[in-house]
Amino acid sequence: MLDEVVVNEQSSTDADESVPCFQTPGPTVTFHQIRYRIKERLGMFSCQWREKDILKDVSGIMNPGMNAIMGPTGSGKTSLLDVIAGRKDPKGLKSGQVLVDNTIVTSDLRLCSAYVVQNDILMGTLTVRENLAFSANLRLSLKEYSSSDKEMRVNSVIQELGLKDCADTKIGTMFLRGVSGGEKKRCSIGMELITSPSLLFLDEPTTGLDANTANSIMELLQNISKKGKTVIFSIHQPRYSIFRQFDHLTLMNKGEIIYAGAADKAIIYFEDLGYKCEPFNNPADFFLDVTNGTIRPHKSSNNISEKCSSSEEMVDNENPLAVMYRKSPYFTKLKDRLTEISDGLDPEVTKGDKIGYATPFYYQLLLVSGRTIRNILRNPQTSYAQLFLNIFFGILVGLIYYQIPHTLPEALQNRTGAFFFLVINMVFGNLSAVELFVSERELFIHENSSGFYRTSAYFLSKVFADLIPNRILPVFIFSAIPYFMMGLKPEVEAFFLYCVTMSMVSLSAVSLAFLVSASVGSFAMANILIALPYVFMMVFGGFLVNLNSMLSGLSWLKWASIFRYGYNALAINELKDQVFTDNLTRVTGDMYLDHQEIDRSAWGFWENQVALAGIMFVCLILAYVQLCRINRWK
Ligand SMILES: Nc1ncnc2c1ncn2[C@@H]1O[C@H](COP(=O)(O)OP(=O)(O)OP(=O)(O)O)[C@@H](O)[C@H]1O
Repeated sequence: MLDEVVVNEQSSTDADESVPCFQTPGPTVTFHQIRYRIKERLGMFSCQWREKDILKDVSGIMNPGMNAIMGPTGSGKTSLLDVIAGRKDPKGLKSGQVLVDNTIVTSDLRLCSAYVVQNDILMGTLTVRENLAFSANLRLSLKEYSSSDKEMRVNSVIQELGLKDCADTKIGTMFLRGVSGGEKKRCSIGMELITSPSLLFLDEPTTGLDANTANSIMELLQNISKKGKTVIFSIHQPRYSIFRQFDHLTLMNKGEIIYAGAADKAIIYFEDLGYKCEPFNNPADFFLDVTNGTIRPHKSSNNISEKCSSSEEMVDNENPLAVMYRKSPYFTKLKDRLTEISDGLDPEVTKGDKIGYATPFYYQLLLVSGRTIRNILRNPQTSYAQLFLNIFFGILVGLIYYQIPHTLPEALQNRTGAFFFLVINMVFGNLSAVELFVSERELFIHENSSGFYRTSAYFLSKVFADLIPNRILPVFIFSAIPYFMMGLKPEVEAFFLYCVTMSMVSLSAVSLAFLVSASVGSFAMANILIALPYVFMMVFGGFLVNLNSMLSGLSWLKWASIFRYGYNALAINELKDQVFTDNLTRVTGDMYLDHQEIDRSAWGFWENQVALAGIMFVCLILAYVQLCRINRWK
């Protein structure tokens, strides 16, 4: 399905409302008096919170071209980028608004703009081409683009980004060496360029790359910007060859702007304030030294301390560089332009178009399921281990309980013991399911927030592509081996009901694992949280302790025990209507079931299946809710 790709060069501006907005030419982005506040807990266990402004009344204009946001670490460059791109939690936005081509945008902008995250988030088992095709298939409208159109688009992005040599190389995972860091970054950029966006955001695109690779990435961005696109990026400390590619520079310090204007005018601005850039110094290093206070202003009538001290109201703790910037002609000009834009806003048309997904639900489901299956096939260790474990335990159980006789006491003891053992294996054999959402959490958050697919499509794709091949098929293998080795009821119906019970036990255990997996962000937490209910359910399974003798306050827990339902169903299926003999005694299976207070009627059997199905559905629904609740904001 992934290969069923991509696209022509036609613009999609005339598409329906679900097509990404702000297509060529690049828009002008303006932001007005952005104040962004976060809440920090005072101590790990403290109930008190402290509020901190990480962006303080920040305003600016970014036109088509290369727009850099620079500043020392912690200065707020990523926060500013994220607020503009609609990636930061809107709850923290205390004032201000972002406009794209004079249209107020909300956080929905993230669904239609291109955002390249700092740590490349790609599917490691897919090749560069497959990743690009995945993006193209999901983010280009089905109505507008045919498969061959999309394929053309993928090829042209590969060509444009210089990815031809590694197009069919896998990205790489922890266990698989893949493309280089620079190629990965190019691929991440390509994932966004595939929609031919006119507005591109990048968070520190050169981080982790060597100087040459960083340079070539920035040249690539410059080429994109030369085509009229608006490229906005945060960057920490670029070398000179990179710096000189910037058209516009926004310098941040402690959440405030200390300079915003043409990049090549910044040195003159700071020299005017009394700072001197050494002849061979890199301007980017010079600006960071100025903001860090490493370089002091020279004594002159123009210098900053004099300007600040002569200014009327310099409040304590105010950043003198930010104060000076607000007094500069750059800021005055900016303010005038922003006022002009605000005055020209028509309140009736200030909200951007409603933004939706480019492809329908069924198509997203198909593509994400296809990718999941491809990922499983290319990374089959877990599936092989699961299969091997099932066969191994199947044979082991078969050998331990080999051809159980019909004579007492073995007949009953071994049968009930085997059932409990089988259920334990079925439940604990699914522990690996807790990794499902944890391992792909970052990828899911990025793709879902970028408008690749709906949460429901992703969730169902996991259910279909993981639950069925990984959790039902191996169960049949595991179930069949010991059934015949143990010599249980030689009836087709009994074998079928036994397999159904084992599958239901497996599915409900996996669903619980899915719920835990969707609720936490780390393997360690997931393992702790899944072990707890499994062990409790085992204790309340009815085999290890007599449930009738328990404290009434605790015995209700038996109603939530997968073990109890699985064990009861297996026991009814096998023991009902069977006769077991000793030299002198004759015991029927029905007598044993009655003694254990297990309802052996037809409904008695099926109510266990219904209960297991209930646990499965409740857990799956809650897992979906948890996926929807995952914090997608940065
Ligand atoms: N969601 C958040 N919760 C708590 N603190 C936050 C949050 N977002 C940002 N901050 C804080 O705001 C400040 C600015 O962060 P930001 O990531 O924007 O800085 P930066 O300039 O991009 O730094 P770096 O170059 O190190 O990435 C930092 O002190 C950071 O800890």
